[in-house]
Amino acid sequence: MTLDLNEIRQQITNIDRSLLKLLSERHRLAFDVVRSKEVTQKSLRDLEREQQLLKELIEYSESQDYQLEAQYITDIFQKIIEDSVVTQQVYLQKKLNDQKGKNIRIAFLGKKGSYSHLAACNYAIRYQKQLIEVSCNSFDEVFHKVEKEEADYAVLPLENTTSGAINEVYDLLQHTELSLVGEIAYPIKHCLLINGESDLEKIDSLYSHPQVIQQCSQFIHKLDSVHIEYCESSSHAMELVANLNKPNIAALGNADGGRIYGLNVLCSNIANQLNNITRFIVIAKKPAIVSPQIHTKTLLLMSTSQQAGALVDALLVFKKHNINMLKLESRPIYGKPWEEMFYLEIEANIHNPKTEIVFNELKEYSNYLKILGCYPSEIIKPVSLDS
Ligand SMILES: O=C(O)C(=O)C[C@]1(C(=O)O)C=C[C@@H](O)C=C1
Repeated sequence: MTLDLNEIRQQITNIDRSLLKLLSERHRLAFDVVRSKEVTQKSLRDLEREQQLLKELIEYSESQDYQLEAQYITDIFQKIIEDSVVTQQVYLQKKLNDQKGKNIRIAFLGKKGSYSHLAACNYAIRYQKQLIEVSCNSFDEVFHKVEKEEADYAVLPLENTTSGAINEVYDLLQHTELSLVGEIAYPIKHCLLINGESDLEKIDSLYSHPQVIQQCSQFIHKLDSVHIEYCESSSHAMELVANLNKPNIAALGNADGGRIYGLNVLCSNIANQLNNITRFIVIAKKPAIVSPQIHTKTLLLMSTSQQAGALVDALLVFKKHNINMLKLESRPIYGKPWEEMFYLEIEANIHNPKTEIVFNELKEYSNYLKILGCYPSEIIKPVSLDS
């Protein structure tokens, strides 16, 4: 006898609601955990506990014959643990830094629906704030809004897993007095968006931001000779396409943004890489204080002398002090042909006295050294079960 699909779906809905209730209870426990850790000053992350928890859950599931794959259990609980860690981090950071009240003004590139806008919304939600949107036409303007105190924060893309570094933002960081205070990893899901009905064969013009065009290059190559129209942002592109209202013109952007402009999705997941993620940075006028209990990153700006091995000597300071370097980028220095400015992202908290010793040593090997900011790592790396 086959069961009625509607009845099965009702059972699924009921189970999903019970799961949600349990997830909410677990989420609330994160606040108890962090309050207890405030007293003991323990690190928020305890990798041994996470490993033990995952191993025990897999063993328990096997002993009960639940028929759930170990990888499935691991994936789900890593996501749950990530929520717990982020909840605890936000709790501590709000206590240390929050002076801005319920509303925060965030400057970002583009209009409503741009990826920067979506990342800004994400940041505001994470910190339980009401977002006041400060929409800008260029990265330069985004920086200026915070410098002129017309915005409390700016959210800017720094790198993407497909197209790499956003050089313009790196260059602007060279000349700013603002500080990096946070980061957000936002999944970028590009779609081909059209007005009303159309099909792919009819599309001969694509509108979007150069970064988006680059990230979808393989999809675009497969189309027959399309004209590319570069726009200030993907949201400008979506708005233009909505106003032009022609069956041969499409925008590349995200589905949520498209909805704002009344556009329909013709093709989804069109980025060269399925795992297309942009790391956004959050900048503010005042540096952030980061709790020593949080996994922290620091971004440094450094130039070295033009002598052989100068950069290697500087980097050896990190090795000597067992500081992990996460990223090394270089950009030209304006007015000094062939000289490079280095951007170093390290796992360190500038409020730790040990870090000060490291920076003092680093100064011996550099011509110029500046701290661009110290911020909680909001990219929570899942614990490995193999170690
Ligand atoms: O048990 C803790 O110390 C927690 O913070 C909770 C929890 C979890 O969600 O299970 C989260 C982070 C830690 O790395 C370990 C476990």
